[in-house]
Amino acid sequence: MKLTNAIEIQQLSKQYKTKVALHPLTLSIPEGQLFGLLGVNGAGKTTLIKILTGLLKPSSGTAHILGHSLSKEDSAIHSIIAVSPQETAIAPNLTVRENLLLMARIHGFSKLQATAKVDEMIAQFSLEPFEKERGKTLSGGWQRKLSISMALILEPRILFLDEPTLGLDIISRQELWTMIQKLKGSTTIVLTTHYLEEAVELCDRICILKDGYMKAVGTVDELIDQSKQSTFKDAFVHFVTGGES
Ligand SMILES: Nc1ncnc2c1ncn2[C@@H]1O[C@H](COP(=O)(O)OP(=O)(O)OP(=O)(O)O)[C@@H](O)[C@H]1O
Repeated sequence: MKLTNAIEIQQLSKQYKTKVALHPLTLSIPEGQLFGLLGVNGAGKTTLIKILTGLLKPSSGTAHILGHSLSKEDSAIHSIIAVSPQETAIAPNLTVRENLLLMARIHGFSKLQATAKVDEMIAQFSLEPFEKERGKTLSGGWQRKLSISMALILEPRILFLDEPTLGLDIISRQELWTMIQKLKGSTTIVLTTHYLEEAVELCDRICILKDGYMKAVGTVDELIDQSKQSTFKDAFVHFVTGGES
């Protein structure tokens, strides 16, 4: 594991009119780590991701993405991050290959570079059987895989995955886990999920948020220890129902 921090957050907060969505939060995520954001509805996960990806301005505090200051160096940050949002962002009438090519071309790849990169993505994520299918005819799981592949075309150093397996069946979810696991170590990943088994399966470290407060952060085993519970599910329930770290 590399020692530099991919993300450094200092006293970051967000208030929407009267609603405090994020209380001052300080957190570091080392490069190469797969970091999970967990919490029940309204905990502040999406707000934090939106701030870190430049979609939302924080009310106070600072964050650095691979040393670049958020809000002051947005263009540098945009060239090193990618976001795969909850809603799959694919063109329904284009084929899998065409969706990938479009993404590469939009971002300035030459025809040759784009073809080579798309071939690489199709092979890496086993998209071959579907490469000629239109986006709208793919199953939810394959749409999500395509969406993540499109986010990876630019070789981001940090990838934000907002509930990547929401609504998928267990087989599709496991296929996506395999895809995400292939990225572990080389790409820093920040992932939000409501599925505890997903967090246990994938995450190196997990932050549990509740009502905009960070209640705990650590590995699965550390969180179980901190909570004095015997399973991760019980530890999670402990932290989101009032337990302190
Ligand atoms: N644009 C907004 N205006 C006002 N309040 C908002 C806005 N967006 C979010 N909130 C509130 O901020 C809080 C945190 O919301 P956020 O979407 O970040 O939570 P979340 O953890 O992502 O929830 P979920 O798991 O339901 O997606 C919630 O109480 C939400 O109602």
